[in-house]
Amino acid sequence: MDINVVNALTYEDFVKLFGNVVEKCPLIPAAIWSHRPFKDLADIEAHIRKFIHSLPDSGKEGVLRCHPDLAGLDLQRGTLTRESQEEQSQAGMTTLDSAESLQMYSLNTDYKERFGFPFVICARLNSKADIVRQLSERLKNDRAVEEVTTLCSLRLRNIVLSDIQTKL
Ligand SMILES: NC(=O)N[C@H]1NC(=O)NC1=O
Repeated sequence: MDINVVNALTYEDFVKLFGNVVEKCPLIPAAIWSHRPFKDLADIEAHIRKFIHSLPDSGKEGVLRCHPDLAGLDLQRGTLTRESQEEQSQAGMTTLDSAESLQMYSLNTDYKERFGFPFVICARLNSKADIVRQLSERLKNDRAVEEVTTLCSLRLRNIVLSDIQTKL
């Protein structure tokens, strides 16, 4: 998808196309649309990153709270967004055995109790073992917002670098 096509989108179409590059946060693409024309994909990513980092802590936490747990209730109920479903299945979250499910449930619960928002990690860049290890480690030392921007970059690339504009 050419950057000129992106720059020509109305805000309605821009939000339709990029509305879930940050999970359940269409406000973010709606906000950065006003920075057109974008130079390239990296420029869009930079604006999204800048917007998220400019939020007060409560806003950053809100963005994190829009993310479903990994191997959590939404996955079990089949109510994940398409993007999240793909990411979670790529990391093996859809095929956990009962011991692994229990371990994820327990770690996710501890994490939410400690921080007040869910554990967020880019599932496409991490294996099942990595996720469990990092979830245990980050219970001590958090770097959640950085993961949102990594997730967002991969989702954006999926849309812009493929020519399939099914959302428009
Ligand atoms: N909790 C969490 O990390 N969820 C996200 N991670 C990911 O790759 N997709 C998601 O929905």
